[in-house]
Formats: sequence, structure tokens, C-alpha cells
Amino acid sequence: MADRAVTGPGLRADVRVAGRLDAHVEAAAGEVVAVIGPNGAGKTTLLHALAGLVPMDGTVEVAGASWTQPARLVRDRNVGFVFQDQALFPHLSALDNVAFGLRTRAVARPDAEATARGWLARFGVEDLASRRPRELSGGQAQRVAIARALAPEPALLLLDEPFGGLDVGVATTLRVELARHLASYDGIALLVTHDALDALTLADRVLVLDEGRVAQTGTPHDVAARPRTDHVARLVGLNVIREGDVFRSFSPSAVTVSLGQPEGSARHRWRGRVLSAAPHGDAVRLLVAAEPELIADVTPAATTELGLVPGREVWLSVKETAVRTYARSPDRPLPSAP
Ligand SMILES: Nc1ncnc2c1ncn2[C@@H]1O[C@H](COP(=O)(O)OP(=O)(O)OP(=O)(O)O)[C@@H](O)[C@H]1O
Repeated sequence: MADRAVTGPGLRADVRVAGRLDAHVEAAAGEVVAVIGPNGAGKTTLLHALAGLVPMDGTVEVAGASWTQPARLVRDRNVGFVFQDQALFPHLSALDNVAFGLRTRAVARPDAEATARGWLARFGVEDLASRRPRELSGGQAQRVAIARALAPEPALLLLDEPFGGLDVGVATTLRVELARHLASYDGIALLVTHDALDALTLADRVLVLDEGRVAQTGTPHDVAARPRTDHVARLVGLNVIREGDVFRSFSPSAVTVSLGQPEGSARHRWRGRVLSAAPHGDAVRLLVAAEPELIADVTPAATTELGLVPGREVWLSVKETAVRTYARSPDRPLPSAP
């Protein structure tokens, strides 16, 4: 394949979809980028635009080739996708589903089938090759869908919540299998996820979208440690507050909850009302309507003692030493491939 991203410059795109998205995205060849953000942030729109499934303004360059000047049809983009609404072809067997992408690239049937069989084997579903999609479980179908996307070795792989709708055990196994394949995949993968674990374990980079804009980019570690949106803070289980150009984050376990105004030197204190209390590991996690909304982990004993039920007015405080402070710096673009 002429534009396979082996040593190419990766992905560089300016994607504008009227009223929905205005985002600059860069990724190096071989990188896995997790795309996270709240509902309606534009994650699916971004993937659809890159694949050529929705009209967009701007530019998309993949492995040194422009997909927008002139505009390429979906089938002429070297792209593989696993979308929730992009089901397997119901009338084709698992094998034919995986061979399909190769056949459309003019690979002869015996070669396409041999390659497809190899991909089914890699995902442990070779023995299901002759089954139709309706005869597969959700997890099996998703393995076939991922094998179908990967088989033509696309320069760009787009995965929209590939573990959505699967039960936790199946999702965990599939996450491990996908991680193994992504490690040796030399194209660029964009993975939309609502799961912090996916973002932290599968991705080299995280792209945070908020209201159709890029709110933050960085390594998973950096984004988790210094979240700049409430959504990411919640996703990684931190509180984040913004004071002008400075962000402060702190763990829910660093928050002290009391009924009376806290004494002592705690600089950060808030008054608020308990919205919810739910088990969280060995602790009880409180969501408190303060300014801003905060989370606090308390012991079950304290929960009972202080009567921390929804509606209860409380004080929250946190010591300065437990607070991480960081600047709201302009986001740097993602590095290009060497
Ligand atoms: N076909 C469409 N026509 C017009 N607007 C749309 C269409 N699809 C989505 N939108 C709007 O575009 C914005 C981005 O939607 P998108 O589906 O990309 O978000 P998302 O981040 O993928 O959300 P979710 O996590 O809920 O899937 C939303 O405001 C949504 O209402």
C-alpha cells in the first residue's frame, strides 16, 4: 500500500465541522491517541470527519498524503474503523467480513482469506470463521470487527468506544488483546473512550475535547496528574479547581469533611451540600455541591457518625500540602514522527 504509515510523518489535521467541531490534531506514526471528553464534545464527529463520513472544512494529511486536497472518498482513504453503529455485514461470515476490506483493495480471494484467517486467529476466534454475525456473542463480534479494521493494515485506525456495551470481563480481555496489537501496529490509532483505564493504559497521548475544541493534549500521565477540565478530573478521580490562570488539583482522600466550620490553617475550605454518598473501595465517596462541585472520600465510620446523607450541609477543607498547583499553559502541538 503506497501510503502505509511505516516511517511517514503521521497524522496532521485541522478539522472543522460547522457548529460541532474545530480541532487541530497531530499524531506520530505508531502512536495511539485516546480521545476523551464529555457527551457531545465532538469525539465521534472527529473520527467521522477523518474517515470522510461527514463533510468538513480544513485539511487531513496522513502519512504524507493529503486526504482532502483533492477530497478522497471513504474507500480511497487508507482507514480502518470500528464504530458502534458500523456493525458487521450480517449476510457475510466472520471470515468474509474480515476479508472484505482486503478484497476491496484488489487482493485475490485466496490471499485475502488466508490473511483474514490469520487475523481471526490472532484474536482467538478462528474457529468461528464460518459463523454469521447473528451467531456471535457481543465480544466475539467485536473481535471480528477489530480484526476487519486491522486486516488491511490501514494508515489510520479509528476506534469509537470499542469496548462499549461489553461486559466487564470481556472488555478487560479485549483491552489486553487490543493493546498487544496496537503495540506492533505502525499506523496511527485514535481511540474514543469514556474509560480512564483505556486512556491511561492503551494510549501514548491523550486528546481532550470539550464543546468541539481541544481542551488539552499530553501524555496520559500528564493529563491525569494535571487535568484542565472537570470531565477529565472526574474521569481520573481528582478534584480540580481553577483560579484565573492557575489550576489546583487534589485527591478526594485529601479532603476533610466536618459539620462545623473547620478550624486551623487550611487555606482551601468550602461549604456545600451532600448530593450523593456511594461505596468506593474501602471508603465512601461523597459528591458535594460546593463552589465548585467536589468529591471527598471518607471512612464508613465517619459517614455514620456525621450523618453524611444526601441533603446534609457540610464543610470541606484541604491542606495546601495536598494540593498540586499548575499553570494553564497553552497546549503545545503533538510532536511529529522522527
Ligand atoms: N448528524 C448530526 N447532525 C447535527 N449535529 C450532530 C450530528 N451528530 C452529532 N451532532 C452534534 O454534534 C456535537 C458533537 O457530537 P458527537 O457525537 O461528535 O459527540 P461525542 O463527543 O462523540 O459524544 P458522545 O460521547 O455522547 O458519543 C453534539 O452537539 C451533537 O449534538
